[in-house]
Amino acid sequence: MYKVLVMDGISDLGIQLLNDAADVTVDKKAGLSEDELVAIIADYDAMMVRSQTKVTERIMAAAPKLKVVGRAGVGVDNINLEAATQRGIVVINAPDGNTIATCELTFAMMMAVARSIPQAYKKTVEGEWDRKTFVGVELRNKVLGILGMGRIGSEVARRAKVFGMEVIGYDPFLTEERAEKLGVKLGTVNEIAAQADFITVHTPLTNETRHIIARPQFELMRKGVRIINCARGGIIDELALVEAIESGIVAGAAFDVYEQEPPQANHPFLNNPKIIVTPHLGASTVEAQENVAIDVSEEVLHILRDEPFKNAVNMPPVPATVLNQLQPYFSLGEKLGQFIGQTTEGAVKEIVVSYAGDLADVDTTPLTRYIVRGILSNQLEGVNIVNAMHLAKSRGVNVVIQKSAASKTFTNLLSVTLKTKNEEHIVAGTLLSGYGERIVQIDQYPVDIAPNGNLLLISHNDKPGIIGRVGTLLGSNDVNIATMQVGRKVIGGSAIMVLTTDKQTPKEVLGQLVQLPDLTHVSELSL
Ligand SMILES: NC(=O)C1=CN([C@@H]2O[C@H](COP(=O)(O)OP(=O)(O)OC[C@H]3O[C@@H](n4cnc5c(N)ncnc54)[C@H](O)[C@@H]3O)[C@@H](O)[C@H]2O)C=CC1
Ligand SMILES: O=C(O)CCC(=O)C(=O)O
Repeated sequence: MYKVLVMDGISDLGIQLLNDAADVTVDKKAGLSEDELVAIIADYDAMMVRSQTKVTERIMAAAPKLKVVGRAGVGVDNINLEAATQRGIVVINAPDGNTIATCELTFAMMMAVARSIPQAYKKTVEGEWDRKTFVGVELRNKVLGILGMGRIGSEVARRAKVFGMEVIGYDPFLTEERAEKLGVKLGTVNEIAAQADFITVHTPLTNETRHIIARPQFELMRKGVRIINCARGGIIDELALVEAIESGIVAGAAFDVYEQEPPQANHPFLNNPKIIVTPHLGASTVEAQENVAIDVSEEVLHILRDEPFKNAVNMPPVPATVLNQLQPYFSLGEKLGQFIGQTTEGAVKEIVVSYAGDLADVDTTPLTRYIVRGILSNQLEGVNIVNAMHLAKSRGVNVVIQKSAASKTFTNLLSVTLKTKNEEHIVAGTLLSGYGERIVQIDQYPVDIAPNGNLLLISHNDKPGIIGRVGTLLGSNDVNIATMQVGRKVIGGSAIMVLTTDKQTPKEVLGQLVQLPDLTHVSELSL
């Protein structure tokens, strides 16, 4: 008999399937602390949660029987995926069931902030008949900027078009074809900041999206802009938003999610009359809760019964024979993917992976998954080696594998080429006996870099004095350079400089670097 622990008020209708299963018993609990969970979890084979319960490493360490953690929702940021993977616990989510609920909350928030509905309600029930204060704005003919055009962002765009809004979308995976189908204009974050009357975010919270809307973007905005966040706290810089409201740039904001949940009693949003707040209710509809609970219950049953399942968001075990041959390359492959993913801009159309030397005769399919995961993980939440290829395919990204028996210089060589509509970049790496992982080529430039930590990739014209200027600027901002590599093809032509630094370079300093004479491009990477 399998024991399933159901937390966080997951819908009864949704878990009917589990209740009806002859080989399962279900315990429903809510509001347990980590200590309380640690005390009881050893009995359970499966656990189902929403966003409230944090499934920590400590809980998993106390759960020798636990085979699966089911997240009745999209975001898995409350589950320690690394710990689950290490223990062979499958983590599954329900990515589709709450799309409409969250999209509709976003729209409700947009209309509420356009017409100050909560503020007007409050005054009216307090006995005031105030028809002057609450003059709102219409959505029709306004520009809506959407950051993150996945499931929810696309549904918001569809509805906005019906309301007569002009929509500008930003998403690294939004191709021109798909944007055209949705009737959405493509724009950068800063273009959206400068042009939109309403801005809504629908990305996961990643290193890329944390504070993607912050002070520099608020400074670009039109006076009277309204901001909505029904995705994840931290995508919009909360303090910068409050400042932008105080300075009169932002006319109003509506938030469902916060950098810390629940927000502290003295959180600046809670007593700001221009900010509407809800307690993470995006997925809280009867329909969504039923959908996600049914999806997760089905998957939990499949996993408990050793049947095929979909929607796993962490890594399954790789067969031992394959593992022995490929394991040394997994980390290098993923880092090459992350490198090229972080340095290439625009919607990816094709990934070409070339294996040469020792790798040519091996079944490299699992390794390709690590590379693709590295590329996609910069933009998508929950990418793992199970779903990386599927996600690439579903986003229209073609993955091409090439093999050649010999590598001119190295006994093994992995090359990854990323093609977008306008750009094509290549990075190649090898495992050097005694030296470990090295990046040996970036575009046309031969290099020799250990792919670890914080990297700055700088394209520049090959002229005297540039290295000094870069070093001085970083040094004067307390960014210590650990290693430096320069690469060029011809004297005086275009060149690259790759620096590893002891800490991340602050965004302002990156801005100053780009302004230095003869620097053509600067990217910061974290590997
Ligand atoms: N408030 C709530 O209760 C709920 C919140 N959510 C959150 O909403 C967010 C979106 O959910 P879905 O649309 O289902 O996910 P999705 O995975 O379908 O879409 C996310 C999109 O963000 C894009 N993206 C990633 N990095 C980006 C970047 N740097 N700039 C611009 N776009 C970027 C991805 O390419 C992807 O298309 C997730 O964070 C999810 O956890 C989802 C459901 C309920
Ligand atoms: O389960 C919930 O209510 C939160 C939903 C959510 O944030 C998600 O699905 O990412």
